[in-house]
Amino acid sequence: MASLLWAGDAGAADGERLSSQFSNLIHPRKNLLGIKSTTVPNIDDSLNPEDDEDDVVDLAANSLLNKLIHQSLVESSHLVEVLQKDPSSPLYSVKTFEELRLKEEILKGIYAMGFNRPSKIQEMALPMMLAHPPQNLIAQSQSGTGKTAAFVLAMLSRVNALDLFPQCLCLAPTYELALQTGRVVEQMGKFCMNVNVMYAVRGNNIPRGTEITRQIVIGTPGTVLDWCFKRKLIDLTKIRVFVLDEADVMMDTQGFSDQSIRIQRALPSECQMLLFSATFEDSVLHFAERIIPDPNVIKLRREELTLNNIRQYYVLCENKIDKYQALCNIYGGITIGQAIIFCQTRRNAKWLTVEMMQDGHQVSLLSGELTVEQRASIIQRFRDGKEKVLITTNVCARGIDVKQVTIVVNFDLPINQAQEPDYETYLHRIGRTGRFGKKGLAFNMIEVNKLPLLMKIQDHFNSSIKHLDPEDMDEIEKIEY
Ligand SMILES: Nc1ncnc2c1ncn2[C@@H]1O[C@H](COP(=O)(O)OP(=O)(O)OP(=O)(O)O)[C@@H](O)[C@H]1O
Repeated sequence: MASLLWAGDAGAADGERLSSQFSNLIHPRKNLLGIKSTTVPNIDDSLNPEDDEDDVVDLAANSLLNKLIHQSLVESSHLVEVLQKDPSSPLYSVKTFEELRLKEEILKGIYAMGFNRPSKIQEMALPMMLAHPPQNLIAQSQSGTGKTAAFVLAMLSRVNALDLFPQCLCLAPTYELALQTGRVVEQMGKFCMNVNVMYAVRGNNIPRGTEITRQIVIGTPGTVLDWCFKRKLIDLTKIRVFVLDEADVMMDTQGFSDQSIRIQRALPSECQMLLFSATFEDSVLHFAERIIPDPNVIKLRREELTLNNIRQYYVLCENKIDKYQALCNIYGGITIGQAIIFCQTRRNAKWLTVEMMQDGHQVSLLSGELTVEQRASIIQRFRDGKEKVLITTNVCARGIDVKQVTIVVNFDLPINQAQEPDYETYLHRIGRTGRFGKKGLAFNMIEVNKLPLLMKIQDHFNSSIKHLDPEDMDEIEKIEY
């Protein structure tokens, strides 16, 4: 595999959305934590104006974070659901990569990556993706289940290394996500001689009239559109495989759906079209069906979050100092494996981190001002058990699995803009502890005036949240998990 072509200065990016984390990479903001070196990190506890605001969840950043932290497959116990465009045609699934009759060099690449057998979604998706004649596919499964590996395999299988023009086109929502996919092409295509990748992203200023000889182009919709129609760098009529990755994130970005549709319309009818998404709300499905003609549809349900295995408690407190004291008592009373503590604002998260560190706890702080790479590094350290406590805001509430967490603390209740309970966030915060049949514990630190909100949460989920007296050490010690 030859080198990747990257001619531009990403820092010169304008207009098109680069995720905020990428801009952080170019103009690094203050690094809150000395991530690499630290057991007791340096917290900059000076306050920024945004510290009192809720951390905003950025879908593209979360997708990237998921990619960075998923170094192995996320297993699922659910069955794959398949909806065939032609229900009478036989449905193939494979249990080994050999059954797919791949080119030798691709098989070598797969094994060099340490893959022994196809993942659950790959078992069904790969035979469809590699079929002759090519079939179109819409596939949805959560992050980490093997979608990227599957479509990279399809692209590599369909590329002709001797044809020196773009043959596979993959759209991604941001430069960083494009780069992650490019890395998989590079790894899996390690033994594919003379197959190369090119990035169509803002800042990669290829002069008009340049002949692109690389076979796989990965890019963001705006730049790809520009390269195809204005600069005439890519001839869409020669594309054999079109991949639209992260469709849910794409839809979240202004203009990307329309741009993607414009590109898709110019593709030849025999071009294979593949669309992937981690989530499948109705809007995503409608978009997918608009853009992918005659598709097969494959879905792998995600593991459902439940509060059934989780014992929930609440502690009534006057203020945050009181909450902290209660937390210390709980900490002193029960053996805590690993805990995640959620705060509503960065200000509270920072304050709590400093307090706990001063009391000698091994704590790390994950909040919105960190770059995605920094977040990934903190999550990895936490997973490795280097810190026992992770203090975070809502940036970490969705999607990110840390399996060994047994305790979740809501230092602040999740509340929405209307000052009502945010039920979904509550479920996502707490539901992570009781997964895979494990038991979990959740503590809610509640100011007296927030008690009605907690009661609403209890009613909403029809599950009991017990009162706990933080001074009653006997009672605390009885809590086992
Ligand atoms: N068949 C396989 N066997 C073992 N590991 C695999 C297999 N397929 C993929 N992986 C690995 O599992 C992880 C997740 O795979 P992949 O990135 O393809 O998932 P994804 O569904 O595309 O996730 P995301 O939506 O976050 O990109 C990666 O580290 C990848 O190398």
